[in-house]
Amino acid sequence: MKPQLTLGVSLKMYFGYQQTLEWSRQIADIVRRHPVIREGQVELFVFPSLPAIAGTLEAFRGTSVSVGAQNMFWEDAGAYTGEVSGTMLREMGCGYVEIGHAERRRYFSETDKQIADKTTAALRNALIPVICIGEAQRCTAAQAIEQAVDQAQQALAPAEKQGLHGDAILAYEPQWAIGAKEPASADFIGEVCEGLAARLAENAHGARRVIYGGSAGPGLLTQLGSRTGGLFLGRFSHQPAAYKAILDEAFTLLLSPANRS
Ligand SMILES: O=C(CO)COP(=O)(O)O
Repeated sequence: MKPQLTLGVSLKMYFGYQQTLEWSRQIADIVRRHPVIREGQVELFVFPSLPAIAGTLEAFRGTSVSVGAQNMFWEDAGAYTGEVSGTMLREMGCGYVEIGHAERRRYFSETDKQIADKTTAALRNALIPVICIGEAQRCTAAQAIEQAVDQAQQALAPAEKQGLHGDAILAYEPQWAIGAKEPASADFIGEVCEGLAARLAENAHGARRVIYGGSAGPGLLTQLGSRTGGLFLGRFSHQPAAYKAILDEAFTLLLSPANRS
């Protein structure tokens, strides 16, 4: 059965090496015991800093948590000092890779073209790209949908032209809600995620899951119900207890009659 809820975490550059491994072991423990896993309808992934990927893969071995990178390069090999290929990530056992986060656009001037090339490289290497999209300034839900559809299509079009039709996750992250005190309102998130999912389903070959990120934490999933495909978590997943609380909410949501019919 296809997952009905996706819960991803990016640790960004917050944790040290040992801290990442310790957090991963604690989360692995929580996941192993959690009843939501038996439902088999949650998709879980974690993006640590690059040097911690091997240890994080080890920590999550035997669990349903996939590990991936926060970024990758668009070529598979060559003279590209400091970069990391999708080929190596795949070889190591990664299943996912984050592409085009707003912080990479802001601090590293990543362009739409580079994001599209990275998306293509991810799909070429059988990695599920988690493509970050979302408006820079507050706007209406209708405007946010238009911008997000445009960004998603730009990222995916070259891959689709090459016949690379693998699954992709669209992480809708309004840039003004990243690193904020609280997320966007549940009404706004629900409207944009639903609108976006409907528009992306129109021409897609592969599955296109839409999840929300931007100061997401415990409580949000319950407010959103099935209006989002899941959450992309940042700071508010740092406490293992908060992560467990979100898994509890996912469990309740998946058992609700609306999801059972
Ligand atoms: O950018 C995010 C996830 O990649 C969200 O981060 P915060 O939840 O810390 O705002």
